[in-house]
Amino acid sequence: MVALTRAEAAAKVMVALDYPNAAAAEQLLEQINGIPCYIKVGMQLYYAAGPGFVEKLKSRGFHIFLDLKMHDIPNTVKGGASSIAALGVDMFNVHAAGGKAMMEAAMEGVSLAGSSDNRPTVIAVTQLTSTSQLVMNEEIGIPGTVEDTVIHYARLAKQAGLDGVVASPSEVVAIKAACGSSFQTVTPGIRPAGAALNDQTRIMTPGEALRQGTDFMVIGRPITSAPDPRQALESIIEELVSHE
Ligand SMILES: O=c1ccn([C@@H]2O[C@H](COP(=O)(O)O)[C@@H](O)[C@H]2O)c(=O)[nH]1
Repeated sequence: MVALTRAEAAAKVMVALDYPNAAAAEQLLEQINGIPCYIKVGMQLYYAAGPGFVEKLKSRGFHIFLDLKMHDIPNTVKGGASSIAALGVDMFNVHAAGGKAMMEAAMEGVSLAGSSDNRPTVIAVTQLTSTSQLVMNEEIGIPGTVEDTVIHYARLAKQAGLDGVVASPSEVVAIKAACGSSFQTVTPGIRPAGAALNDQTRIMTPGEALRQGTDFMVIGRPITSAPDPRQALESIIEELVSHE
C-alpha cells in the first residue's frame, strides 16, 4: 500500500458535525482549525442552522458533504437536488432504496442547477452502517446478506449515473469489484480500537478501512465526544499515515 502524507490522510477524513446549533459546530471547528479534513453536515445541524450556515462554511474554504439522505418521489428529489447543488456543496446523498428513477431525477436536478464541470459528487446510501444482518432480514424484511443488498444498491446507483455510495468499510472491496475502482466509497462505521460502538454495527478501525481501499471515512463521535477532539483527530490521521 502506498504511504499517505499527513495532508492526504486528513483529506480522507470527513468529520461529522452532529450538533444542535451553529455555535456548537463552530466550537469544534475552532478546535480542529488548520487540519485539512472534509466536513460533514447532517440533518441535525442543517435543520437547525440552515442553508446559510452551509454557504458560510463553503465561503471559508471547507469541503462539505451535505448528508441529508433524500428519499422521496423522483420529482421532489429532483427539486431538492437542484436546491442542494445551488448551495455549492462538494457532495450530497440520496437513499438508493428510492430506486433508479429517483436517483436519475437527483442527477437531473443537479444539472438544472448549473454546469457539469463543477457539480457536486452525488452518492447513494446503501444499507445504514447501524443496520445489522439480523435487523435487515428480520425487521426490515430484506432477505439475503447485507453485502448482497449493498452491491445491488451500488450497481443501481452506478446505472443511474451516481458517483458512488455510502456503505460500511467492510463492503468496499466488493463494491469496487462490482462497480469499478473509480466508483467512490464513503464509509461511516469507523471506530478506532477501543472506542465505543454507540449505535454502529458494521464497523472497522481507520487503518482497516484504509486497507480496504475506502475513499473517505466519516467519523463523528470518536472525535466530537472525545475529551480532546483535536488530539482524537490527530491520532486517527497518524493511524492512517503509519498504516501498512
Ligand atoms: O450508513 C450511514 C450513513 C450515514 N452515517 C452518518 O455518519 C456519521 C457517523 O457518526 P459516528 O458518530 O461516527 O457514528 C453520522 O453523522 C451518521 O448520520 C452513518 O453513520 N451511517
